[in-house]
Amino acid sequence: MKELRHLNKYFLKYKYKLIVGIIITIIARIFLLFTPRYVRKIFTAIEQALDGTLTKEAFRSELFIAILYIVGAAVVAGIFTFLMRQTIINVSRYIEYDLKNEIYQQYQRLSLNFYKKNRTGDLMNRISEDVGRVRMYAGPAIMYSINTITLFVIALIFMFNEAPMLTLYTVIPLPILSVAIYKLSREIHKRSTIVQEYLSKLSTFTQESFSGIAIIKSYGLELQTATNFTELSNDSRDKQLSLVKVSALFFPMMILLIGVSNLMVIYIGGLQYINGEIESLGTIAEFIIYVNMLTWPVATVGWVTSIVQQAEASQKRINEFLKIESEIQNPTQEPFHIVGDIAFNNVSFTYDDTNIQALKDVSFKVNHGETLAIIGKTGSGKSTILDLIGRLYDIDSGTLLIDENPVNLINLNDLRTNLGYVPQDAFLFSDTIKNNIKFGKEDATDEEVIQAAKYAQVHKNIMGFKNGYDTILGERGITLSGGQKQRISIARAIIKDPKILLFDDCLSAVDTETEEKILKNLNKLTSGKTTIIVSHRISAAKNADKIIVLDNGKIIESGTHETLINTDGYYKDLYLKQLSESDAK
Ligand SMILES: Nc1ncnc2c1ncn2[C@@H]1O[C@H](COP(=O)(O)OP(=O)(O)OP(=O)(O)O)[C@@H](O)[C@H]1O
Repeated sequence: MKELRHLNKYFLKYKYKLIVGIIITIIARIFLLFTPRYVRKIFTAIEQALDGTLTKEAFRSELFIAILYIVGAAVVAGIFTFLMRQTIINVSRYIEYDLKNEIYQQYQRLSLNFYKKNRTGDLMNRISEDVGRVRMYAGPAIMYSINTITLFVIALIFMFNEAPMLTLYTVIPLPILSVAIYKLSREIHKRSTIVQEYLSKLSTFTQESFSGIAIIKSYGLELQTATNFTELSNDSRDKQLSLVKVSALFFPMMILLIGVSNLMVIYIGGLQYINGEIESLGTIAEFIIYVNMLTWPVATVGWVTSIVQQAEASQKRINEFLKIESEIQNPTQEPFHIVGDIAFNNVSFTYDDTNIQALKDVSFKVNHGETLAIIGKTGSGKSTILDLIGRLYDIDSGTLLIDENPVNLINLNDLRTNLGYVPQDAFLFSDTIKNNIKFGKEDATDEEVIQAAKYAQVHKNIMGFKNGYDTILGERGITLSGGQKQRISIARAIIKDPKILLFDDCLSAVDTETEEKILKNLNKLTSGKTTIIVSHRISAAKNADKIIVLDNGKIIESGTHETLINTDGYYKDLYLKQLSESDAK
């Protein structure tokens, strides 16, 4: 229960609702227990009518009153049972909602390193399935526990008052039932976890197959994929069947144990009646109803124990994530007004998951209003430089200064709101084109959206779609070409009007003519802003104020386009190669 203590703050938050729920549960059970007592009264009345101690008239009225009580109590118990679910189960839904939000907010706080170390499926599981299991503890487990305790205590008091020996014999099989259900629930849980694993394997497989349907079709892999699917679904079916086998035992076992208890009541009760130890046959009838009433709550003791154990395990997994402190923390609430000077002094950085040293002693400076181009082979560390400026990771050594302040001492929110980052793989949400652009500035007007799209040279493409800026992208909408995605992603950064613009090879899928136009527009737009353009193309770098060339994490050349094409090295070779390629076209 140690891990589940995390939920105490939520129980405290909803304490009044819970207390009302508990009172309602107790009332509901008390009314439910009216029935057996009135059944006994009916039996006693019948006996008295038969031996003549009760007149026909009196018997009728006794019978009528008893039936009225039974019906009335059942109606009241029904209403309170409804209210009991409305209060306690509702509280568990509130707690589920709060916990999901708490986990989601923690996910958002955590750094990229966290996401690299944990699989997306695992993150999703903890926020959905694990929270679901914890909810079962916060709601049904608590409700059934109160239910069982109340029913048991009241029923036992009534029963002991009536016939103490008979009570003892009647309750003997109940703990056996409880233990048996507990064992069965554990087995059911074990098997259903395996079933769940197979279900998620199946859904991952189908999701990947449909996302990659173009590849499957073009390589003629339909048959092979279908065979793989069949194998997986055969395994899944076998696991389902093994689960069904165990869960099918649940009710027969309950019925068997109820039967045994009923037989004991009838046998022992019968003997006691013959010996005159109990006054009326009505007591036997009353006890049979008690046994049937108590069986389900007793069975739930086993079930609830297994729910609590599962919830404890799930909450442990949730707590593991909640306890993690983000490596990237906002160091201050002090506002920081960014101008845009960036300086790297002997910066080195190693990715701790792969141990790859992506940057080694890198030093350069870009003043506000200047444009820096970064050129280099793949894997040379270009994107890493941009990630470090946005503080997605912290540097290992050296200094990274923004306006002469170490980046890790600047207000993180101010830093990031002043950055316009266009990643290498443009990511667009399944939403309208307009909203995708407005992601950079939520309150942007339609005119601003159109202007940004024009600067990014994508306005004409957008107007070519039937629904224009309201065109839905993604799974339910249209699929854009790589170049179109990149340009929408550029428009998103432009509309933000940030102090620092970071373009990570984001014109790679655009033809050189469009690239030229976009760069010209950017020139106009970026006056006064610091711009860093990562590219494999000389055309994107040539107008920059400064160019650095990276190789294997080190700066191997730096200067302007003019100086670099006159110096033997990587830049000049690349320039000559790309020049001859464009001449050949
Ligand atoms: N998130 C990451 N985790 C671990 N290692 C990484 C990560 N990102 C990059 N690396 C490694 O760091 C090195 C530098 O990568 P980086 O992405 O900065 O290169 P790049 O010059 O931008 O390459 P490209 O031109 O292909 O985009 C590479 O060896 C890469 O494998």
